[in-house]
Amino acid sequence: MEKIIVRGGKRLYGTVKVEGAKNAVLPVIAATLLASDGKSVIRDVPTLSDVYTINEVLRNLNAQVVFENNTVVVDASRELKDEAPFEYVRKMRASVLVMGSLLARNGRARVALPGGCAIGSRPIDQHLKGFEAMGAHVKVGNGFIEAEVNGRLKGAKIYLDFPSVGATENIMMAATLAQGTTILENVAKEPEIVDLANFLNKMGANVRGAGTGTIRIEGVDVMFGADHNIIPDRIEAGTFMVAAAITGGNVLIKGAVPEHISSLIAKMEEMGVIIFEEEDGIRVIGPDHLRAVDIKTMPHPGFPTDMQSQMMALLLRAEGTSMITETVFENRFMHVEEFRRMNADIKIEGRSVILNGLSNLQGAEVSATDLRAAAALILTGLVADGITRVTELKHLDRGYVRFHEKLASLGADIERVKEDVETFVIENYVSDMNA
Ligand SMILES: CC(=O)N[C@H]1[C@@H](OP(=O)(O)OP(=O)(O)OC[C@H]2O[C@@H](n3ccc(=O)[nH]c3=O)[C@H](O)[C@@H]2O)O[C@H](CO)[C@@H](O)[C@@H]1O
Ligand SMILES: C=C(OP(=O)(O)O)C(=O)O
Repeated sequence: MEKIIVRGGKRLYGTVKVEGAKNAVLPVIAATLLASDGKSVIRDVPTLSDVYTINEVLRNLNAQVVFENNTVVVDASRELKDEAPFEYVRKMRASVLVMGSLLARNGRARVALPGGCAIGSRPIDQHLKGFEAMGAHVKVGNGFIEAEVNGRLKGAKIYLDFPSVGATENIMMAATLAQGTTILENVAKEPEIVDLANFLNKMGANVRGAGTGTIRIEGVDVMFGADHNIIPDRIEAGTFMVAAAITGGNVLIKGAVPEHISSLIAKMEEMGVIIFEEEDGIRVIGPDHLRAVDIKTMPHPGFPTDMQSQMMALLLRAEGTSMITETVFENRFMHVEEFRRMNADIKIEGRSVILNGLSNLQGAEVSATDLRAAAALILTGLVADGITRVTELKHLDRGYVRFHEKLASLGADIERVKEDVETFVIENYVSDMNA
C-alpha cells in the first residue's frame, strides 16, 4: 500500500510552480474530438492520472493521442466511434464530457452512466436537458446514456437550473457544430469555461460571452485542430497558498493568477494571512495567529468547493469558532471524520461544519476520501504533532503532480512510501511497547 508520511512542525519557504489546470485540460481534450481536420496541440498539460484516463477514452473512440513533455497531440480526423465504456467513466466522471463533442460530430453518443461518487450523487440531467433541447433523443438504460439526433443538432435557447460546470461545457461543445444559434443561460462562469471557449474559438467555433452568465454560440459547419496553452491550476495554487499559511511560512506560488482565486485571497486575508501579488505569481506569508472566519462554497466567483477541505485544515489552526457551509455538493464532508482522527474539534450540522480551532492536532493514520481531502489531510499533517500517514493516494494522483516532492522542496518533512501492512503493524507495536 502506498502512503504519504508527514512529520509535522516545519515552516515552508521557497518557490513552487503551478501546473496546468486539471479542470481546464479535461474538457479541452474532450473538445479536440470536434476537429475533423488537422491536429490539436495542447500544452502545459499536467501528468495527472485523469489526463491519462481521458487520453485512453479518446484512443478508444479511434482518435490518435500522443502525450509527451506536458503536451498532448490529438488527431481526431478519422471516423470516430460512439461509445465511452464504464471502465473509464467509473475512474473519472469527467469522461462524460466527450458526449457533447461526439453527439455534434457523429450524431450519436453512448456513454456509461457516471453514478454517484464520494462527494455526492452528481446527476447529469442538465447536460441531457441541453442535448434534448437541441433535438437529440436521449435514452437511459442498461447503465448507459444514449443520445442520438436525426441529421444535425439545432441551436436552441437553454436555461440551466444550476450553473453546472460540466453541463455548460458539454452543451457548449455540442452547440459549436449545431445548425443555428444556441443561447445558454445561467451558465457557469469558472475560468476553465473561458479557457474552453478560447480553445473552441481557435478551432473555428463562434462562442461569445464565456465568463458571464449567458453564452451565445453560432454553429459552424466544420472545426479544425488548434494549438492551445492550458491555464494554471487555481486549485493547486490555492492548496500551496494554504500550505504556506498553515505552517507560518513564506512561499511564492509561481504562475498563480490572482483574478482566478479572488474569493480565496479575500478569505485568507480575513484570517490574517499576508498575501502579495508579484509579477510572476502570489506570495503568501503565514502569520503566527490566524482568525476564525465563516465560509460558504458557491459557483464561481464564489468560494470554490474544491478549496473547502484545504481551508478546513487552515481553520483548524485559527483562534475561535468557524463555520463552513457546502452548497455545491450535498455530501462533501467525508474528510471531517478523518480530521477528527487527528484530534480536530469539529462537527457536522446539516450542510455546515462547525469547528473550533487550536485543538492540539495529532498525527494519525488517515484515509483520503477524495482528491482535495487527500491534500487537506497532508496539509494538516504538516502542523500536527508526530507522524501522519495518508493512504488512498489514487485520489491525490487524480489532481496533484508530485505533491509530496513539491512540499519537500519547500522544506516539509514528507515522503511517499510503499509500506506493507505487516511492517506497519510491527512498527506500531514496537513504538507502543517503547511508549
Ligand atoms: C472536471 C471538473 O471540472 N470538475 C469540477 C466540476 O465538476 P462538475 O462539472 O461535475 O460540477 P457541476 O458544476 O456540474 O456540479 C455542481 C452541482 O450541480 C449538480 N448537477 C450538475 C449537473 C447536472 O446535470 N445536474 C446537477 O444536479 C451536481 O450534482 C453538483 O451538486 O465543477 C465542480 C464545481 O465547481 C468542481 O468541484 C469539480 O472539480
Ligand atoms: C471534484 C473534483 O474533481 P472531479 O469533478 O474531477 O471529481 C475536484 O477537482 O476537486
